[in-house]
Amino acid sequence: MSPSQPSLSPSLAVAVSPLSTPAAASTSDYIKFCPFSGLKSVENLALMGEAPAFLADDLHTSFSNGLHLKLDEFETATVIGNKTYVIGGINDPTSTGVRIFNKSTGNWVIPTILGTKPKAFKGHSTILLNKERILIIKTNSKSNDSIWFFEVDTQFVQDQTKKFETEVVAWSKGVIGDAERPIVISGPSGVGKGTLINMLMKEFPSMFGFSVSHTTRAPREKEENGVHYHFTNRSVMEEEIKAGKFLEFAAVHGNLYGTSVEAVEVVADAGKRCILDIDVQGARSVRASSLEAIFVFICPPSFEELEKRLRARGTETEEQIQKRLRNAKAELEQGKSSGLFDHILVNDDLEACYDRLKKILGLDGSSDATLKMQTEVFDLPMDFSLSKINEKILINSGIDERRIVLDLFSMKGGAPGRTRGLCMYTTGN
Ligand SMILES: Nc1nc2c(ncn2[C@@H]2O[C@H](COP(=O)(O)OP(=O)(O)O)[C@@H](O)[C@H]2O)c(=O)[nH]1
Ligand SMILES: Nc1ncnc2c1ncn2[C@@H]1O[C@H](COP(=O)(O)OP(=O)(O)O)[C@@H](O)[C@H]1O
Repeated sequence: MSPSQPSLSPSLAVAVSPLSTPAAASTSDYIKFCPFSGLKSVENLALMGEAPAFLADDLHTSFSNGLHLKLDEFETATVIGNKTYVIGGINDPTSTGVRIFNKSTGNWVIPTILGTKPKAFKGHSTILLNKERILIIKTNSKSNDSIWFFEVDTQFVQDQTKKFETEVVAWSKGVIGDAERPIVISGPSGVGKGTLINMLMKEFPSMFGFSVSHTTRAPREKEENGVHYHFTNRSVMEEEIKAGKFLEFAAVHGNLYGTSVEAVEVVADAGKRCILDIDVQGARSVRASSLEAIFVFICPPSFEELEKRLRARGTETEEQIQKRLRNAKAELEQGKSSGLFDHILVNDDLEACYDRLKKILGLDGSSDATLKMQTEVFDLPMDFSLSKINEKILINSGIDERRIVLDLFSMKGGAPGRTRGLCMYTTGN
């Protein structure tokens, strides 16, 4: 450990970042609660972009926003403007609880928490990235489950705050590596979306993962629950939509269809590129989300051919076929003219269309093995301090002289869903 790095127990850390707004942690906060001898001057810390963390001897901490707080052993507090976010649980190292002190009202608020939360902490440390996000690193964890973002003012959180009319915050798990952009495939019923997706999944099994949607329509003969769809009923799905479980949803051909946040997350967690087979309304919602997908619209060579394929598939009743054909006209118009789609492919000859799709996705003959991501998984220590230099977070372990670096340079995405593109590596000291 470098002598200039203060050693501290992260479970006792009060993270106060120089990136906070002026109303938040002031210089005096840093001085007041710095019990370390030999600490760099406040000016130097600010210059280096480091976020000092402090031990308060009796766990009573005061902030320049007027809050005097007795933090529990397993809690951290982060100040952003008028708000202080206390994360962790009273007498419980595994708690992922959150409470917010709002200086303007003088009240504590228990927020609505969206997103998949971390399973449990065995201690954690926080650092403020900017006014939108707090970075949380779990101690004593595996590197592939150690990085979490607590979003407090991202676009998603702002939208949900309006919807819920309460204080809303959202978790987003950090994912090491850069599984490439998800792919949204849309097009009318019977055009060949499922066929093309199956071909991709078969040729590149470790590269692509299918986002399994929820639907209220009845399963077809060969469809399996949890594989092709999560089959559900309308009242359950409506409740889950209200609870914020879905990234997007739409009524299509008289049924509800939707992509749950979890459906996309499981694919990202497996380090795979997510494929979504969704209708045009769903594509529009995803476009407005943080998913940063590539949007592909599949067209039939003619309306007659579409009808022929739909009938030949033999999965729908005549009434359903008629409904799907009626809807196809509107879908084709919207798909071709909306500017929503990055690519429009005509599925005439199947092999030719599949080749064009692969080209769009940058799969020009590379083998699956070479496309697999390589990410080393290692253990994070029990104790560390965090500091920030530009886009890099330094995780300084006082015990094994190791320094772990988290590079946020290529960070993208966020709630709902994962925060991708992170890079984490170890260096000697
Ligand atoms: N918005 C949205 N549309 C979906 C979702 N899952 C499937 N769809 C769309 O719903 C439509 C009907 O799908 P399906 O009943 O499987 O019939 P198919 O189009 O004939 O394969 C298609 O346009 C799908 O792309 C979803 O999660 N969200
Ligand atoms: N290019 C093609 N030429 C002829 N038939 C096709 C082509 N692409 C798909 N099909 C067939 O058309 C039917 C509908 O395809 P499917 O993938 O189920 O469509 P979607 O998922 O878009 O509803 C299937 O029987 C499939 O085998």
